[in-house]
Amino acid sequence: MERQVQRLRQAFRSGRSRPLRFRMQQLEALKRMVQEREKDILSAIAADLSKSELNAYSHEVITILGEIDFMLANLPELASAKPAKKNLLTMLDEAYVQPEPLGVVLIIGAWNYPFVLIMQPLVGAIAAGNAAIVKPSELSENTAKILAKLLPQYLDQDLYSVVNGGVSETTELLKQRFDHILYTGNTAVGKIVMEAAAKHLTPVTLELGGKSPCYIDRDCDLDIACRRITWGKYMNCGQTCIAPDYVLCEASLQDRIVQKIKETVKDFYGENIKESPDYERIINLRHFKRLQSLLEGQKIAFGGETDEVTRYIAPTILTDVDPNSKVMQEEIFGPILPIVSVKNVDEAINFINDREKPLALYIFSHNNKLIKRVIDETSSGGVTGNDVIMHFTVNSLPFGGVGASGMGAYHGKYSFDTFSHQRPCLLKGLKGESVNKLRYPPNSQSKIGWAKFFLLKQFSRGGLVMLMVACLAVAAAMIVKEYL
Ligand SMILES: NC(=O)C1=CN([C@@H]2O[C@H](COP(=O)(O)OP(=O)(O)OC[C@H]3O[C@@H](n4cnc5c(N)ncnc54)[C@H](O)[C@@H]3O)[C@@H](O)[C@H]2O)C=CC1
Ligand SMILES: CCCCCC(=O)O
Repeated sequence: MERQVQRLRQAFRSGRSRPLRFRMQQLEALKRMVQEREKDILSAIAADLSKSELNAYSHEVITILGEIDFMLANLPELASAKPAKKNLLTMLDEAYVQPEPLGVVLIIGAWNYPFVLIMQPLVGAIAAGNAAIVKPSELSENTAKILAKLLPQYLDQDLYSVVNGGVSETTELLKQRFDHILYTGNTAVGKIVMEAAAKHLTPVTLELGGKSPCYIDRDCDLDIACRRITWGKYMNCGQTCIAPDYVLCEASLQDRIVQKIKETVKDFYGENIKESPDYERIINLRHFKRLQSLLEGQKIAFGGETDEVTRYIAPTILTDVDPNSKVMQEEIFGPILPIVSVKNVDEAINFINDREKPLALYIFSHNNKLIKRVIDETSSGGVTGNDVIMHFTVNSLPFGGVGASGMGAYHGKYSFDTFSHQRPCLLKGLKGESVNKLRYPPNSQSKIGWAKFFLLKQFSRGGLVMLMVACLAVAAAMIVKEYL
């Protein structure tokens, strides 16, 4: 591992990853890879998640093509130096912020969207001019294999490499020094990553998980709410980090919600859900059994059927759920939707604030003021009002967690910023040495007075001209007075 990281560091030191043209070429190559090898990529994702290739495309590939296109269109601007506002003392100098690459970065992906969760951060790392090691999840082994096969065929092999493996390989990697680590996965491992990074003072972006609440106000379009919740909850068999984890609503709404979700499930997946090409399966037996255990002792209002052989769990709704029951103590990450009743929005806000900050928060209501109030009085990684998941698809919005659900963010410009150092640059002129006497010893009260004037006043260039005109007018008046 050490040699591999050193090799990338030498390649980074060569400066080859920094020129804009090179970065654009690598991003264009990545886009070519996705387009030319789409079939291989789709079948790998499909195999890992028992997913149709159509869903593999719409859940993952389309996101990556969009991200690459964004970067190709915006990279010249993102990578350019940004002029900075100056004070009087530096008004005649050049001040700007220069984004620069961090160096060699590590990207660790999770299994549930195995292509997106490696490729989206990688696009940002390349765009920002870094070298990168990617470590796909071993649980989505087909996607891990295809990434290890394809990336070296399209990208510069000295600057970008794939390390496959599980806990031991990842642990070895985490002993190396990186200039940034972006980790996607569960919170417990997020702490391991952060601890390892701390040894090298490596900054981290942690894309973690959590229980994303979904508050359904009694004054909402319940048909739309239930249709959108059904889509976001049961997509990928519930294995989505920003899926609505549980519903909060007044008890009187519960039965209608169950009925409407039930109808929508039939609408989406047909009479025989098991046969639907749009309904996935649980990733492995460990997660299957974990989810099965969450059903114990619960009131199953809909679904609940399981099949261990195919790791099938039906779209399931639990009602009158006790907030202290197991299903409410851990991130579900599966097709089980508990409904917890609350008296009103105040109680919902308190319920949310009594728990760890979630990755996402959803509110369904006709009352925009109520939505804004819930946003203002709670915290979460991100929010979508009157829908679920969709904030993930807007790459002008930073995507990330807060508190136990993560730190840092990426997507679009935010990926570029995450993998860049914003370097402040000031190029001083050689004129104005007389003014510099203000900062040279010996110090004095009057020097401090002038320093406050020069440093604390923020002038635009126009403001400076006005000031100089005023000074000249005063000087002229003094001269005229002198000789009259
Ligand atoms: N915030 C986000 O964007 C996303 C967050 N997630 C979260 O990820 C979790 C599901 O993913 P996981 O089951 O954790 O995925 P996982 O089992 O694939 O682990 C994620 C990565 O961590 C590595 N890893 C696992 N255990 C490790 C250890 N002990 N030491 C070092 N590395 C280790 C794995 O090799 C893998 O590359 C959920 O909590 C979900 O909410 C999932 C997708 C997106
Ligand atoms: C819709 C795609 C979402 C990918 C990240 C997640 O697991 O939530």
